[in-house]
Amino acid sequence: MHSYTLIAPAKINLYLEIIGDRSDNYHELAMILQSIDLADEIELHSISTDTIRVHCNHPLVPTDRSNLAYRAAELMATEFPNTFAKYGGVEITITKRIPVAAGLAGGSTNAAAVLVGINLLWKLGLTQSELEELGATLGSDVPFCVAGGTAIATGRGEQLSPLPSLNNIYIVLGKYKSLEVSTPWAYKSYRQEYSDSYIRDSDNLAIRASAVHSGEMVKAILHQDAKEIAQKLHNDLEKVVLPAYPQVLQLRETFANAGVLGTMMSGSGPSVFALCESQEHAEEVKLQVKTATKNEDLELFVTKAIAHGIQIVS
Ligand SMILES: C[C@](O)(CO)[C@H](O)COP(=O)(O)OP(=O)(O)OC[C@H]1O[C@@H](n2ccc(N)nc2=O)[C@H](O)[C@@H]1O
Ligand SMILES: Nc1ncnc2c1ncn2[C@@H]1O[C@H](COP(=O)(O)OP(=O)(O)OP(=O)(O)O)[C@@H](O)[C@H]1O
Repeated sequence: MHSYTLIAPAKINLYLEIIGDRSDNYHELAMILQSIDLADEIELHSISTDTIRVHCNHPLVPTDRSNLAYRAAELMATEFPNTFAKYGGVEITITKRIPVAAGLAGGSTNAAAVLVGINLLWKLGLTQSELEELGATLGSDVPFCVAGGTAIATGRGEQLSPLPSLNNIYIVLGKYKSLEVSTPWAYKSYRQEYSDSYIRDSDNLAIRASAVHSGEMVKAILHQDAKEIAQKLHNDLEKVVLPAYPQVLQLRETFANAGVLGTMMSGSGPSVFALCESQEHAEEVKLQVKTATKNEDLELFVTKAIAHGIQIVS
């Protein structure tokens, strides 16, 4: 095959706890990540010139080297120079449906799709864990985007332990189109304000402390209980993003007033998601929030938890 089409799902953070500082300037995290059925489509074509080309239908997404999908292809070309020379270049076409700079891992899932797709295109035969390892060099969320489903993520977010898949969890997601939050800014602000609470004694202590809290979310997931999951939602980055972005706080309150099971910002924001009892309930909440906010800038999606990461369509 000289071309592949892949589906690249977004993620939400059901749980995000910042445990402490790391010597590499990242933060030590305890997270629970969940793939959702809001997804981009990625087409990969082999081309005869030894170049990487990116096209995207979204005006805010760069098509040069700063695109994470471009960097994923470049990484494969550098890691496997002989194969790159044999197969020629690659053309990547991204159809964006995931809101950009939203805390939904849009760029990361595109990069993950390119790794999975090039592995097939160039018949490299890499395993999922080898692809995850390559992905970690591109960004902390990329390994999870390769694996997908429901998982605990520790370290800087790249160390994954799969959890049982969540079924029938319906979600409404809201994002103001004109609002973007920078992930480095969010972590830097957190460090400035909260580094006193960082656990520095030892890795063991850090892991034990986080296990207590994230463990309650793991239990809720094992029970497949949407209400219990909703009660255990947690995101430390809300502490810095909500005060700086009052619109995000307001959206969270609008969801809460619409009678959802629970609501939380995803990742570094500004997306806010809400867990609902059923698809019908999620549709009702979407309509209620749309009516209450009357804001054309607000995009609302009804989505659901899914059990997979990158999928090959053809
Ligand atoms: C907010 C989340 O999306 C939650 O899943 C992730 O933690 C961020 O994942 P990502 O966008 O893939 O992040 P990266 O590209 O690896 O890092 C972007 C920046 O975020 C900060 N960062 C990220 C991950 C981490 N564990 N600690 C950090 O401090 C660093 O300043 C880094 O320079
Ligand atoms: N393939 C891509 N898709 C979207 N944005 C990209 C891509 N490549 C690079 N970018 C740039 O990365 C920035 C962050 O976009 P992205 O949608 O990945 O954020 P995010 O969902 O907040 O990521 P994360 O949740 O992993 O922190 C954007 O401002 C955009 O310019």
